[in-house]
Amino acid sequence: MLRFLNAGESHGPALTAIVEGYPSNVNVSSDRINHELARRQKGYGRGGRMKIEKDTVEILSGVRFGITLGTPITLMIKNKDWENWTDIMAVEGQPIDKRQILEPRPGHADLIGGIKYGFYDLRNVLERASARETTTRVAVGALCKILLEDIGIKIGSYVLSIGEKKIYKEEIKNLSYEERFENAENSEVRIPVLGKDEEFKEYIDKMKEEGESLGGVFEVYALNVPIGLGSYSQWDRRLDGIIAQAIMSIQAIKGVEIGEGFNLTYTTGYNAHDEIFWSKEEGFYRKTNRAGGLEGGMTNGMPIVVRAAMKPIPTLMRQKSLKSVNVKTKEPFDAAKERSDITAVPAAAVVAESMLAFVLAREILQKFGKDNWIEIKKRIEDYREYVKSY
Ligand SMILES: Cc1cc2nc3c(=O)[nH]c(=O)nc-3n(C[C@H](O)[C@H](O)[C@H](O)COP(=O)(O)O)c2cc1C
Ligand SMILES: C=C(O[C@@H]1CC(C(=O)O)=C[C@@H](OP(=O)(O)O)[C@H]1O)C(=O)O
Repeated sequence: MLRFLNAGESHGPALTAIVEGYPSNVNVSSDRINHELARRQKGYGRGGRMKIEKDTVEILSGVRFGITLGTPITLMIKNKDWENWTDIMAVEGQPIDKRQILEPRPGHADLIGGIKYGFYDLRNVLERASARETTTRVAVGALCKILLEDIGIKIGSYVLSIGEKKIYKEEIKNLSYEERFENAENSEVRIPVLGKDEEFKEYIDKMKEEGESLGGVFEVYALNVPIGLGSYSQWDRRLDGIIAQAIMSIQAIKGVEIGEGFNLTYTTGYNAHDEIFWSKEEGFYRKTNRAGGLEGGMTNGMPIVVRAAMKPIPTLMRQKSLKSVNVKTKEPFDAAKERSDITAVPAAAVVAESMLAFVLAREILQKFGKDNWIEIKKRIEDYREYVKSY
């Protein structure tokens, strides 16, 4: 089964991932991975750290002359910022007392991680809990996108709202997913319509002045996905559940919807489902996609559409900030004002693309074979023919 583990601290020397179960005979390149890493770093409203890092991947195993070997692929991305943290992040030596973090930030893993793993220096927690880790998720996602694109599956995302600024349904209803994606790629806030960037940016600037932060909503989609990935046969094989978990696992994501999601509750059954049609040319088809491409825990051939809600970034710059308590002295304090993003919704959307790519690549390999991509691809082509003639 395709799987990956990643490792690394936010300010440690490097982040790594080992990908296992990726088939042989796939053309991969670090350029393609770097393209995705650069997309994750963009987005108006990010803080000082993104000015320091310029993420690029080194492929350490599993690839020769640009072709995968079917063996574990190791990916590494160095943290440039590490050079500024070598004494604090040292693997050996004595801790530097004055640099310990004893003040847990609300909205972060700090306090709970400290209690759970038995530390007072909360840096031991925040280094790994940080979303810096998502860099490797995007690198792995890029490998998965290479597979998916080779069989015509396209994954993309765009931002629907940041704080109270939002894109209305009517503004995008006549745009194809490709058009929405193209617009988002040309937008500094990754929104799917042109001409609204300034409005969003001014709002983010205003919140920055106030020392505030923002969350938002983004949509991720996958097009041309074959029918029948996932299964209704067991709870943990239902693909809607698997996708929700994968996207919910991204830091600061607090809600996931598939298709019309919560909106379905405001309508009646007759208006909530996607009627089935058949024609000689197309076979079975739908005119609507309220289910977001998933029925009975399986893909139904329509675009997979997932929406996710990101909470506002917890670290704030405002004077009167969130209250917290020092873990040693038990004195109250106003939470730390550190370097931080104001919003990272555009970046989170790119991470979510990667998680969806990983889940779909894993399902494809599960259904069509695991070893040699040339064989697997052939089986997928045959299956697509079968589905057309069903
Ligand atoms: C791409 C990205 C960037 C983030 N940047 C920051 C940041 O600069 N400052 C911050 O306080 N939280 C940031 N977060 C959010 C925290 O990582 C997250 O809230 C924290 O780890 C707690 O996890 P939870 O919100 O899932 O409970 C970011 C999240 C993502 C996905
Ligand atoms: C480093 C990244 O995001 C970081 C995620 C993050 C957090 O607490 O999650 C906090 C900030 O890091 P730092 O404390 O070093 O300024 C963000 O910049 C990244 O996305 O590559």
